[in-house]
Amino acid sequence: MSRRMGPQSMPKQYLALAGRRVIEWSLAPLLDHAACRRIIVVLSRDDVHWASLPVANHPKIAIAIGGDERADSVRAGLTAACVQANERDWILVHDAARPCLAAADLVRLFEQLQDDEVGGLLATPVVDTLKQVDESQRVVQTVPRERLWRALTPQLFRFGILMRAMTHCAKRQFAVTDEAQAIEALGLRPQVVAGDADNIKITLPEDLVRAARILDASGQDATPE
Ligand SMILES: Nc1ccn([C@@H]2O[C@H](COP(=O)(O)OP(=O)(O)OP(=O)(O)O)[C@@H](O)[C@H]2O)c(=O)n1
Ligand SMILES: C[C@](O)(CO)[C@H](O)COP(=O)(O)O
Repeated sequence: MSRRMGPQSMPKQYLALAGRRVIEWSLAPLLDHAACRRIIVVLSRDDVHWASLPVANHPKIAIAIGGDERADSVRAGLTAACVQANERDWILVHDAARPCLAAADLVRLFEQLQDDEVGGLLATPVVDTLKQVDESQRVVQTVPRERLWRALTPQLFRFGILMRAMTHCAKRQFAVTDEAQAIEALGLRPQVVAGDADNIKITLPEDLVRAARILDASGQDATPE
């Protein structure tokens, strides 16, 4: 819905960023990695932008139609993947709105989880002092930051476990904001893998400016795939 982006000329994943659209940057590391054999791009049911992108006809990519909430879109993607996926296949879920994923982080995620039975996610440790406040923004307490991490994407899980977890939460109307939370609801414990804090999500308008700076500094090429 992009509520936090405020009014924009188009959905945030299609906004122009450093010579490409946001979603093209988000897809690039997945398209480049040999282990990502098939990519399902989940579109909004009223999407009118995807078909005009150069990447729309990429042979690795198929599309599915998403739902009202992020979790509904993830379930739609999993259902589309179901046709060719085996129970133990790895499934990577990434936000279209995260255009600054470094190839090295993707490699680290695969390497650190390759022998894991559950799977896990890229995340960054909380570095600031944390304050919990009341309704009038007065500090109630300082929350210890040790062992607190910020969840990023991609998140990597076995297909069978992730499908069960997302279905389990949907049936109970338990709204999850990431896949790891659904896995946790099954009583399992996803592994965090340290990722670069530059892997930001385009959530607020100022994030576009920051993403442009990050991509510029990384020297990535904006030539279409
Ligand atoms: N129904 C939805 C809602 C969101 N997303 C995707 O989930 C990712 C993270 O979305 P986020 O920025 O957290 O949420 P939005 O709903 O897009 O924005 P907001 O919460 O500000 O409304 C984005 O790549 C977005 O395209 C999705 O696939 N299906
Ligand atoms: C999955 C996610 O990007 C991890 O940070 C995030 O939870 C997406 O949803 P949100 O609406 O920004 O919480």
